[in-house]
Amino acid sequence: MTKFIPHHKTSTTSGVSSAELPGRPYEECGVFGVWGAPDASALTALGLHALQHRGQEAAGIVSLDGGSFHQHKGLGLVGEVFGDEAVMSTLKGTAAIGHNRYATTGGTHLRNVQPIYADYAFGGMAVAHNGNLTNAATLRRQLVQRGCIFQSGMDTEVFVHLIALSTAPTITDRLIEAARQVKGAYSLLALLPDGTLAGMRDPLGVRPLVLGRLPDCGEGGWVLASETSALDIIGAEFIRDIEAGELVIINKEGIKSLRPFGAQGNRFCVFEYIYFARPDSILEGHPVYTARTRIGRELARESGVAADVVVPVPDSGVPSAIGYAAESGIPFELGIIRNHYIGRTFIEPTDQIRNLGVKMKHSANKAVLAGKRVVLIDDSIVRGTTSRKIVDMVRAAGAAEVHMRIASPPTKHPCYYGIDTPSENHLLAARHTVEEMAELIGADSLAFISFDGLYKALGDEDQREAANRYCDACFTGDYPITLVDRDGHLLQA
Ligand SMILES: O=P(O)(O)OC[C@H]1O[C@H](OP(=O)(O)OP(=O)(O)O)[C@H](O)[C@@H]1O
Ligand SMILES: NC(=O)CC[C@H](N)C(=O)O
Ligand code: SF4
Ligand SMILES: [Mg+2]
Repeated sequence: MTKFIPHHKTSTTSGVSSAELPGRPYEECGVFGVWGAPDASALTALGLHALQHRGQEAAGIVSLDGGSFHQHKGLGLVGEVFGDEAVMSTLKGTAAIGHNRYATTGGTHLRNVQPIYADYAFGGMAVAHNGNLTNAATLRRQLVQRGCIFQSGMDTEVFVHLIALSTAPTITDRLIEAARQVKGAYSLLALLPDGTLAGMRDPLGVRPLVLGRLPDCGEGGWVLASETSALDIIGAEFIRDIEAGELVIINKEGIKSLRPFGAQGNRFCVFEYIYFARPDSILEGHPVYTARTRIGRELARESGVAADVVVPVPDSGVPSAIGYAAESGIPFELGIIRNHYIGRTFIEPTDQIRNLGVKMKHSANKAVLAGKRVVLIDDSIVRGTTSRKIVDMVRAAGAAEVHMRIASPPTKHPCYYGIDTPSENHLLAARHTVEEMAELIGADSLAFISFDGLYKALGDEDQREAANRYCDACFTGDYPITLVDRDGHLLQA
């Protein structure tokens, strides 16, 4: 029987969770796992640090040392939760999984920090999930009726109960049985009592998951991570992407790949390329940086404007601004300076703090902007908070004209697959035309990349074919996975 040794951080939050507020923020989660390496939990903390951009609310690690699981989780950044050597020394073992959380289902409380650890018939088990299940509420109601007692508000916990209730003979079969019942997006890691590290991607591969290997670890050294940037930080070699619908099982017998769902196509999240992923990551064969600079080039070809300087809105507008400047021949300048001691704007839960956040984060570089015709490049407009403030700031710094160019199509629909975008009535593009948006943000002109331009930049000449290979529902409203909880009443009608 496995043992469980918790090392809980005692901090908790009171107050409302960001996920429970009306205009919710816009982030996701990172997962990292390592098998067969000394200092597995230290490697995991480093991997989570490289994935910090994917979620900044909470972090957790569960390690496995022979038959004992060890756990430490807390609210806050990786450095805050795992900065203490005494804590790290408790996380013993040669296998570990970790998670950076930005809530999509279940608020920001200590009880909602991942990985989730639970005991079931075969022993202990830990699960870490990036994504969001679209039938979690429906399944949860059924499970509660069957007597399940939920410990958290997270969709992810449904997985744990489905595994525990399964009567399948092996843990692998139980995982598959659970996966067949859930709908939605998941890149999931599980640490199992027989010493197995499992990694699974949903049948359409909406969220990323990559496989890597550390040198000098004999038969071990296997790494699973949301992005390749987490392999780079620990010196692991990138082996390949885990495929859509693939389940990998890593244990003493080596690595085994299963495809329990058959081939169902691939609908990778196109927003990973536009905004979420780190620019130094390579996902699904495309370097994120190259994708972004190419989008910038397409944007310049599609909606060029006479101007003196191209200015990125830091951080994620930078690579597309480099592409725009190169294609248009207009000089690239850092007209907005980013303060490095503040995180992503959306992390703050109230509109008031969000507004303050943008001011704290960006300031205008007058020397570059005064008297100039400026093209501002950002990756996306969600609520419009950032663009409104930035346009104002650039004008106040003396710019003669301010033109805004956006490296994504207008964001008109919420995401239900693991990105915490606001509901439609908070999305600027859902309620206004491009002309109205230009007026609202105070720009002289505003243009977004077209779908053709976006997919051309990703290497696909045929837009319709490309649209079948990516999820782009937040731009098109074409949701590739059924929204059971949202549309349940319609299905029953
Ligand atoms: O229209 P809004 O509601 O303001 O949201 C859009 C902005 O939010 C994101 O930036 P963020 O500051 O979160 O992170 P970044 O530093 O990675 O660009 C995105 O890059 C846009 O700049
Ligand atoms: N953003 C995510 O991937 C979140 C994972 C999971 N749905 C949670 O709420 O914790
Ligand atoms: S809806 Fe948008 S953010 Fe969500 S998975 Fe699809 S493309 Fe990505
Ligand atoms: Mg930004």
